[in-house]
Amino acid sequence: MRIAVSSDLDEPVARLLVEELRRRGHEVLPHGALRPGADPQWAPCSEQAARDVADGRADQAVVCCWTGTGASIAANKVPGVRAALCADAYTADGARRWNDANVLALSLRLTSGPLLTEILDAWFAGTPSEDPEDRGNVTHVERLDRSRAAH
Ligand SMILES: O=C(CO)[C@H](O)[C@H](O)COP(=O)(O)O
Repeated sequence: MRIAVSSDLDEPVARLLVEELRRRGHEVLPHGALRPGADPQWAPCSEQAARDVADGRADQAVVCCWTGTGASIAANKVPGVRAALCADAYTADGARRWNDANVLALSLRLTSGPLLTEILDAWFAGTPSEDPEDRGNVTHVERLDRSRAAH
């Protein structure tokens, strides 16, 4: 898959994330501190990674900042993006399964190397639920996107 990755900080775990995604065979589109010369602020670099997904340049994105909160907030402002801040594998699995999340947000502070591997394993193994209630919730979120765009 093509995965957009952003981080405002050049932290070891952000570099490990890029390495790990490439090791798994993904093409990485880097943003922020991961791309020399790019804007490293958390709001613009998270937006750029999210727009890669919304505009079809990437299949999914992983957005990172120290807490993960700013990155997830900025990414979720891009219509079509469902970003989920995940601190463990269970949450990552649920985000794919129940939320059909297409952007994974990570805290650079909380995510150790082993935890990163567990979260990525769960994220990439997870598939969106076909249960009508779950689909209904995702459809509702998509409607929220459209109503926001109309105002
Ligand atoms: O977590 C974050 C935003 O949600 C940022 O990574 C954090 O604000 C960066 O701070 P600084 O530039 O002072 O290191």
